Amino acid sequence: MGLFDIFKRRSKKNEKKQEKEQQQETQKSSKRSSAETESNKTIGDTEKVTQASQEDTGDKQSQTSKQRQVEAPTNDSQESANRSVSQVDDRNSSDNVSQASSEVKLEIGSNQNESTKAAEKSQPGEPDQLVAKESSRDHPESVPASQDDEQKKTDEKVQRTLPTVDEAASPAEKHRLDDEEASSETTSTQSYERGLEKSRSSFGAKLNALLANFRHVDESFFDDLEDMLIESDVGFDSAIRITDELREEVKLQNAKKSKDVQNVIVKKLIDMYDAAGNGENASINMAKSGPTVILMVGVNGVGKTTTIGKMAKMYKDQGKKVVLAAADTFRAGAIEQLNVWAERDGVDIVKGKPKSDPSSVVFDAVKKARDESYDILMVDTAGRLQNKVNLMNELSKMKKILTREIPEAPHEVLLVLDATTGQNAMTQAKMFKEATDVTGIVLTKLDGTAKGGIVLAIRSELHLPVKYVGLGEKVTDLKPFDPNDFVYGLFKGLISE
Ligand SMILES: Nc1nc2c(ncn2[C@@H]2O[C@H](COP(=O)(O)OP(=O)(O)OP(=O)(O)O)[C@@H](O)[C@H]2O)c(=O)[nH]1
Repeated sequence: MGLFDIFKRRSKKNEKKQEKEQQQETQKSSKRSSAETESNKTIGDTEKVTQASQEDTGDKQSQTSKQRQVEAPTNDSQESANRSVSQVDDRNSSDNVSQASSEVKLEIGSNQNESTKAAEKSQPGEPDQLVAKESSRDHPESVPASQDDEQKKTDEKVQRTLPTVDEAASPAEKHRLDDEEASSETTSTQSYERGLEKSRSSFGAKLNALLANFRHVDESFFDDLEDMLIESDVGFDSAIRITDELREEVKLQNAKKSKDVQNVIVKKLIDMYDAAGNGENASINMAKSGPTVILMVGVNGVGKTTTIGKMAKMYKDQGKKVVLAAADTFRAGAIEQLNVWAERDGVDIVKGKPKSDPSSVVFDAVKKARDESYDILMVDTAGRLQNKVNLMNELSKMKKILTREIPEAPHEVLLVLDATTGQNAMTQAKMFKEATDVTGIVLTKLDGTAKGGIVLAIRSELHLPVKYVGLGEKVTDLKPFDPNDFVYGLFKGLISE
């Protein structure tokens, strides 16, 4: 049986397993919820976002979106315009840690063009999306003169994909969206295939070009292969390791023909993806009893809020009782955005006033989750923290509050990374890992990059499990990470049938 058949079989098996698990979950939850008489209702700040403010936001967004198109530089000039984003000095802090950490840099820009394109691409299944821009959110180069200035700046430039509140709140519209989503639903394997199309065709084209040019498998062949792997974002260390191992393998198998060499390369990469995940727990750590608390962290714009919306829908569909905490109080738009997702998903939300202490929102939310027997609490946090010390303080304050109310909480701290930012995502991951106990990664926008190799870099260099991947903007495009489907999606055309 060829590699292709093995993959097909394994993918089918996985799908059946997932379906079965989902059915069991749904049965469990529906039994429990029928015993509960309490109905889900939205608490906290119940005031609705007004039509006027929406129009205002919409106008601003479409204006800035248009502006972006006019301003959009060419790839080259954009690349040169891409800047490393420095986290600025925490001038108020006098201790050494603070000084050292003030040098921490978050580089988000280098592949910004890919990211921007992916986010701007309007999805046919989501007609209710407004797209605008937020160029500054990934470039917090200086401490804002005041929070108001920063608020204004980011809100004006926000690049957001929002279903509008009214649309999401209207039952008819909600059903229409649901139908659209359901009808566009695909199997996990298909989603991976579709979501990894860019990576696959780019990697395949590069490999084909490399193989077409080679006469002998010599040192220069392996040098070119190493460069190709680095370009695909598998990480520098991984690229060297893979090339070293391939050298041995090609020799061992006495591969001389181009097809044989290709098979050895693909097989080796598949083995490495498998090995990188050994002992990895890719599933969500669910509470044995009481609410499971999931803290979402990550810099702004990576897709935290969207991921929460998608995950909440998934849990809701499993029959779980879900509440969201809008603890990104820094930007008013973030609260609205999460509120829209809550309404659209039909789950509850706890929110505070803009600029209020995020920890107080966390406190209200965890208390509610515990007292009212919720299954899942998902906490959205701000990504706009100036340096590692601030980040550490903010996150540890939230965690302390959570733990006081629910000793095992948070059950997961999921770091959301934008795959289109390539190696800068690795830099962010390292910083967050130092700032808090990250338990897993959600890798978003894989559909928007040709550099799907980042998954290998994360797994083999950071030793963090990738738990979910974002393969598109639709609510059903967030999938539990499946190494098998991933590798299949990445190498499909290269696996001999
Ligand atoms: N193509 C694609 N776009 C995505 C994916 N996940 C998120 N996005 C888009 O990325 C953009 C930013 O997502 P947000 O959820 O607002 O990001 P955030 O991290 O919450 O940002 P802040 O609220 O500023 O901290 C939106 O336009 C999303 O639709 C994905 O998997 N694929």
